[in-house]
Amino acid sequence: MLEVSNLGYWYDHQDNSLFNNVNLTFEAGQSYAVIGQSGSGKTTFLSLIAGLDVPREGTISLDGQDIQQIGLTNYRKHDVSIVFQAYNLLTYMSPLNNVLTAMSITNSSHQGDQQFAKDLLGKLGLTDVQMTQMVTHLSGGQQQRVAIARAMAVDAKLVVADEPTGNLDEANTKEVVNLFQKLAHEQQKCVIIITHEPDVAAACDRQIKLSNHEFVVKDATTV
Ligand SMILES: Nc1ncnc2c1ncn2[C@@H]1O[C@H](COP(=O)(O)OP(=O)(O)OP(=O)(O)O)[C@@H](O)[C@H]1O
Repeated sequence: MLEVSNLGYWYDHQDNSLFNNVNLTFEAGQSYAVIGQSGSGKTTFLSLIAGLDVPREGTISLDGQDIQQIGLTNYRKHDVSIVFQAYNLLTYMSPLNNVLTAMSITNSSHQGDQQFAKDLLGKLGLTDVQMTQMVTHLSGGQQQRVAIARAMAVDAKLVVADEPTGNLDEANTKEVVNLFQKLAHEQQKCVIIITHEPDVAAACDRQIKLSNHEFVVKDATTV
């Protein structure tokens, strides 16, 4: 589904590439953990596959089409959903309106369907009262569930997450990881998670380690 070919990237001030000649394939219905030391380039890699930055070398293709040809704005709007460590919810809105807004902005096939959004948030453990309060009244774990609900409510087939459990305790981490697994296995999305946490990485279907400027795939059956 997502094909990374001969990818290379460096920042202007850097003498060496963060990585180059990277070739990876990511499939729908699978979850991937990207691990590696701090500063190795994980977030940079995520920003490239999320269409937030452009490669110095190589291409990133979705279903055979270069994402630059799709247009990065289009790609970000329709094809990729991003979950951040800091949730990045619209804090002046309720969880329900966060989900409805995401559906509206992306022209989701469920656009305007309040009941669909409510059912989704309910399934993720939010009560009717919590759904309509300001998101800032929720705990970190609950806010991250709202961020995941947004990813579930839109049609984007690719979900990328940067340290999504970084602010969560053990119980919420487990719950959130389960939700990402459901996104991959039940909704057939391609889920790519950057994480420092070994338990989170181990729970994903595949692990990809960025080390010494190279991506090494564990269990390399499909990537
Ligand atoms: N916008 C930027 N401009 C210049 N250099 C950057 C920028 N963003 C990151 N870097 C540098 O690129 C390298 C890789 O950073 P990146 O954030 O991708 O690593 P990371 O593996 O995600 O790190 P961490 O695990 O600590 O979040 C680091 O040396 C960092 O200082």
